[in-house]
Amino acid sequence: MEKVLVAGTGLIGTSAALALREKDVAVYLSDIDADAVRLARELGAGQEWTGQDVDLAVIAVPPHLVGEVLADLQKHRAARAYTDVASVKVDPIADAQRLGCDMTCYVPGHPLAGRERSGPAAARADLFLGRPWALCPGPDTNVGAVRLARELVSTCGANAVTVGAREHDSAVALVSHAPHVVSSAVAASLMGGDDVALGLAGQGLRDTTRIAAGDPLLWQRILAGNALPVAEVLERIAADLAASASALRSGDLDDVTDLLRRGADGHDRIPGKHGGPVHDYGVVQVVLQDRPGELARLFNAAGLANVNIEDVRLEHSTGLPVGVAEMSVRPQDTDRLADALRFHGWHVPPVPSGNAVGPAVRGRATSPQPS
Ligand SMILES: NC(=O)C1=CN([C@@H]2O[C@H](COP(=O)(O)OP(=O)(O)OC[C@H]3O[C@@H](n4cnc5c(N)ncnc54)[C@H](O)[C@@H]3O)[C@@H](O)[C@H]2O)C=CC1
Ligand SMILES: O=C(O)C(=O)Cc1ccc(O)cc1
Repeated sequence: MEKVLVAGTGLIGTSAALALREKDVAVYLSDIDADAVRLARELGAGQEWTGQDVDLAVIAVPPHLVGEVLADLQKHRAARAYTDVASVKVDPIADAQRLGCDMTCYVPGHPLAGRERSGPAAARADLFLGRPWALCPGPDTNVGAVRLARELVSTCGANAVTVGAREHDSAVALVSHAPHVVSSAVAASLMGGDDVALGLAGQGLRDTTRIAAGDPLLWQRILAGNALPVAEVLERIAADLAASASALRSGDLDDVTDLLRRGADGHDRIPGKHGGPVHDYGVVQVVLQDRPGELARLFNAAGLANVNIEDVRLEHSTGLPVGVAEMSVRPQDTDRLADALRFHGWHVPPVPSGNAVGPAVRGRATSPQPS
């Protein structure tokens, strides 16, 4: 794969282009918005496409436009193979078929990585590192096209997952699209909160609502393209919420307790760092002063103690001069790390023995999210 065209130089297209440029692939850029191409070019994502032939064209436009962009590029015989990155797959494939596209050289795709910001300015070359990237070749797709799509995925540092289009859409309804709506519902409820309430917001609220900041128009297109699978998941979640509200009103908390238990179990099923299985790490908590260099000192102290930090999470309340860093480490390293940090003067709450499974400190390593 020597030459790639990225059609649609927004967040995802420009991120892919930057990753390809890092590996010295020649990248050409096009977008209906000339400013988006200019900015992507200035970021080093490639040069403007003026009709050059390429090996692979990556279509990175909103889902409802994939079919027409594919048809247009194929009309100009722009590439040997084509892929897209849209968050839904069944509808764009149907659009492409309806528009008479050549399906043999089209490999529908979807990187499971993104951000809550749009446009080339938000792009990052490392956006896809270690993330799954779904590929949905059909029965007629030729092997050369699949090989090029897989090369794109690996060059971006992601892991290709081959899956049928319908199965993909049901899966992402569960793990991405319904969660987005739920996040939006929680965030929307904050519109009724006063400044006192919002001033008490903690990290949990930020975690729960981060994705709600995504572009509403793009998400409307994504949800419209996966309406029934998303509706099914939302109905199940709504039933759980309704049962919890009734239980709270009646004072019989069994249903709430059941939901909380199932929630903890469901959370445990989310794969951990690098997409691998969830590990039970020990967690060491440290109270940190909010001042420059504090995290660097902390990591340095862990390094001197020869402890590898598998994951780190910062809890910080608005306006407070201190925060808490939670470091996930191998269970056998927790005591050594805690002792070393205390030696260097940090306040480290006691780490209960066997903390890899203790409820208060049980650690689950999750991939750090792009911020
Ligand atoms: N935002 C996210 O986190 C993720 C988005 N995706 C998918 O990636 C695709 C792109 O999304 P983003 O990069 O976030 O959106 P974006 O809004 O940042 O970029 C989309 C770009 O497509 C351009 N565009 C629109 N119509 C076009 C056309 N006819 N020809 C050429 N360019 C055109 C727009 O001008 C814009 O620059 C969508 O299909 C989305 O479902 C996939 C994974 C994550
Ligand atoms: O921001 C995140 O954590 C995401 O999960 C973003 C995301 C948004 C849309 C997709 O189709 C895939 C990934």
